[in-house]
Amino acid sequence: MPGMWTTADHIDLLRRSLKTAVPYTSGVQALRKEDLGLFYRSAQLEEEKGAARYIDFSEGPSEESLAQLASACQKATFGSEAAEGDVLDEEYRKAGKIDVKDFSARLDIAAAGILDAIAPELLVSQDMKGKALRAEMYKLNVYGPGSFFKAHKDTPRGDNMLGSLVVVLPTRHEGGALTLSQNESKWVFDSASQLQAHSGSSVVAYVAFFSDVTHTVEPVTAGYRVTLTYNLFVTPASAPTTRITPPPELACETSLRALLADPKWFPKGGHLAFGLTHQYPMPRPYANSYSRSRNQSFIDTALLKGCDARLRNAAVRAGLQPQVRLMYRIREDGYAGSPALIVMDDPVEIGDVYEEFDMDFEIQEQGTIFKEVNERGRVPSKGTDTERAAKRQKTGEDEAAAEPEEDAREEDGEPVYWVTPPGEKNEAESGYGGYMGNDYGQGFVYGHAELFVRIPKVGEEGREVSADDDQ
Ligand SMILES: O=C(O)CCC(=O)C(=O)O
Ligand SMILES: [Fe+2]
Repeated sequence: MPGMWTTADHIDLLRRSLKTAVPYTSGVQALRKEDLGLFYRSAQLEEEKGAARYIDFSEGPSEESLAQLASACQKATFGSEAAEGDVLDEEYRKAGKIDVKDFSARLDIAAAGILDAIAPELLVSQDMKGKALRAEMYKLNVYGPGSFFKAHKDTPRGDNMLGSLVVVLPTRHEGGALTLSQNESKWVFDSASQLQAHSGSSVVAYVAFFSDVTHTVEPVTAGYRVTLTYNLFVTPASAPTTRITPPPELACETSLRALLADPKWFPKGGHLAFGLTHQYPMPRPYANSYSRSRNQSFIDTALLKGCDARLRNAAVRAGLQPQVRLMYRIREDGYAGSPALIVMDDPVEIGDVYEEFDMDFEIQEQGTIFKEVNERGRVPSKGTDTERAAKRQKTGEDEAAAEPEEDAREEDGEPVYWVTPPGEKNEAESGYGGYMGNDYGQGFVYGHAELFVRIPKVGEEGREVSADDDQ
């Protein structure tokens, strides 16, 4: 335990924990040769309907057989919010596709061990004990020379959709790396070089990632890159699963416990809030098919992804009760009343409301108002947090010293400190180039969510402060 750590250090550790996790897992899986066969039929050539072709990937398929497979493909489309549907635009995505009804792959990713390999990396929430991954085959894609797919997210097809799996079949090709990006980090999965390193043995390369992570297929410069893609869902497991607590999660727990033990930190209680790193499937705002009982939390915490899940697990382990909520800022552009931060347990029910003003009113009616406080849970009596920090730096004072702080006034709303800033308004980004999916989602779009951790006040259950500290 770092004895000299300040409140700011602990808060910083929690903040950084949301930025450092890798949102994907990848590998190379050896298979039996006979499991690398693929039957397909051409969806568009009438005379070929009913007649299937077979291609064997185990011995390095010939250029000719791959070209034949490519010519059996249709042009791949993608989803555009601006167009409110699927569009074909080869400036954005140039690739061939075969729909699941028109091909049959011998590969069984569960039997091959691929699902078992990726599950622990994707099922991070401690509520995932008793949960398993279910993979639903989505498409076969062929990326010939000059093919690519620009930056996009994979459209959520249900609120329990967690990730995407791409299996790259063994063909010689160059280019076509999958790049993933989140916050300021970037990762590359280069299937061409991975397969090259194992040429001569029957293997596939695979990558599984949280599907809200932005990804890009770089142009293929030579050969054919053939992929099977799957959507990954969370389902109940048939047998209980175990999970080892990873060290970064333990570090978050330690910092939370240290903060809770300090009687000067949030003495009157309040909330720590985190703008989550991942985005989550939310019902389309105007989708009238959406119904959910009011007492059910909007996002099942078991469905939290990666670093978000880790943070939530740490809070639970520290004895706290984290909750996923949605944040709305209202009255930003000059309507009566000052801007306010409203938090909801459900997306606002907007019904027939179209005007921004009415929407703000609805949100205020349905939500809880919060008052922002500093990282110690207090309101500085003079100046803002930033001004005070600048002054401290100048005078060399430490954070706990000196200037008077007050507890937040109850009538201003519940005190909240944002450890990481919230996502903007709770809307999916829109516009061509803004929100792009791999197809157009009818029911769900990605939205930002926030994790709220309620801090009990000193003396309340769950808040044992250090005995040797003065108060
Ligand atoms: O082929 C890949 O690596 C990814 C393809 C992709 O992003 C998609 O089909 O949505
Ligand atoms: Fe994708």
